[in-house]
Amino acid sequence: MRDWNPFVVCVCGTLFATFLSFVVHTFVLPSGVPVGLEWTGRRLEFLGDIRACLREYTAGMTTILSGYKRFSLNGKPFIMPGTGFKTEVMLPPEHIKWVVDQPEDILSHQQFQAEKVGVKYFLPGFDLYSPIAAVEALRLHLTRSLGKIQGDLVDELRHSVDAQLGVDEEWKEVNLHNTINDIVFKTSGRVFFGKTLARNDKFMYHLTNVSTWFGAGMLLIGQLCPWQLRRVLGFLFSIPIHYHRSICTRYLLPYFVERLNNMQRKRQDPSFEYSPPEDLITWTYRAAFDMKDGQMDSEKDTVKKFTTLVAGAIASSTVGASNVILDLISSDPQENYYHLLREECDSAFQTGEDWNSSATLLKLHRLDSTIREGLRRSPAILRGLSRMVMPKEGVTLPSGQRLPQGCMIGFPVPAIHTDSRYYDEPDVYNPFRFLPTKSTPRSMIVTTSQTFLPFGHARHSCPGRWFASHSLKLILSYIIINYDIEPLKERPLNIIMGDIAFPPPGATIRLRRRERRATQS
Ligand code: HEM
Repeated sequence: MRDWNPFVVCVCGTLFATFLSFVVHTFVLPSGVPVGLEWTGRRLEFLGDIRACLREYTAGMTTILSGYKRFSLNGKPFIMPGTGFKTEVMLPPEHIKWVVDQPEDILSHQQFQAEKVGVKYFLPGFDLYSPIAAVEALRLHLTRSLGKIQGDLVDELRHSVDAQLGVDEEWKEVNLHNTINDIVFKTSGRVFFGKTLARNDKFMYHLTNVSTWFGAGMLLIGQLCPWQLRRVLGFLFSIPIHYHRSICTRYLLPYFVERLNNMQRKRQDPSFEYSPPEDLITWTYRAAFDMKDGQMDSEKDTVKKFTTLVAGAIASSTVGASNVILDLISSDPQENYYHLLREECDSAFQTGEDWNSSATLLKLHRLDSTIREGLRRSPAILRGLSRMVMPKEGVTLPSGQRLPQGCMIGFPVPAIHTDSRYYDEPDVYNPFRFLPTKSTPRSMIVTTSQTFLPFGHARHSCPGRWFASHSLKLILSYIIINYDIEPLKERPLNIIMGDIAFPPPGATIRLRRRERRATQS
């Protein structure tokens, strides 16, 4: 056997150990971790930080809920290990007001999203946060026009539900996600991009793929993949997103070009006879004309941003509606919730005019509360109101803890939603818990608060929630009035990956058309 020189072995061993420790500290250990804060989910073991992060791949909600019980209930922040070796400091709910009041240069929403959504890795060059006319259009025009567009929404809703769920009275089994996605796509699509594209199945296929790949990229690149590999894997994800989005652009671009040319001509020459359809394309250009800097994106860039926004909007509403249906049909049949809702919907929608009037939706107190309860129990994003610490010197929390620059902070939404200080019997499904009582005023789906966060809260809260609430109420009313759904013995558990939760894509439901006033209105 060859003799090893002990001195050389010692030197080589020391150099190797130093190199390994450098690699672990530089490339593997979570970054931006504040000192002096306790972790949840970390044990006293070799490479405890890394192993805590690794366990998050299968931990579901256990870690976040136990951290909340141990620390947040005592008003303390804690470190939440993250898949991808990124940690986030979870703050107690008492800090919400302080966080949402901080300006962007102290706690940045934008910088956090760029990292977490991971867009800069899988869509480099796509600036999610340059002024987006389509988002302005949501804020300025869509919400105000809900009454005017309701007739179109209902027309498309009837068309797609009847086609998807059938009008015969046989029981049939359908995949919940695909069915609801189809109905939401067509109903919202009518208002986003008009009837022709809303009924174009190829366009729907490619737009759905944009949201699927975007969502997968957000999850895998933004959250699950170790941050060291993001650039490489991000490039691979950009390929299908570019592909499907460029096909969507081909479908949408002629509408945008026609609309822009005619709307501009009308602005220059008021005698030119042209009245554009009232849809999100028209509102996007109205908002773009009014934007402060006067700079307009090219038609192609406008279409790309529009595509990303509507794909996300359809995906969020699909998840919301699917959760509401799963909760409802898995509830105790003795409680009769489905039939109580049907009673309310039957009485509100008596005539065709009722379907076209937004005043009818204000009568749906039980349904409003049921959707709100679904969002309380199954928020799609588990860590909300997230921000990144910006100042070089860091920031000091109201509790006195100092957080370094680059540190990520947020709030554990499902834990706040099941805190018995804010909700009676929080683990019980009670779809009518938000009905107004003598002592509590009515809280509607769209009302955000420090204890109800599915749409975020304050600045940056979801600007599409009025549209989401309006369209979900119509979709669910139409289904509840016209279909019996077989109850489920057990609620299929949502899938949790990173900080996103969604109903299992394979879940199915059985339903049949009711005999009575099915197509009455
Ligand atoms: C049930 C359905 C929906 C849910 C649960 C939902 C939830 C959310 C959440 C949690 C946020 C992030 C808030 C934050 O960062 O603090 C958000 C942002 C946003 N949502 Fe929704 N959303 C829904 C439907 C929609 C719809 C239908 C639209 C469009 C019509 C829409 C448009 C947007 C936009 C543009 C933003 C970004 C706002 C910003 O960063 O300033 N959402 N949504």
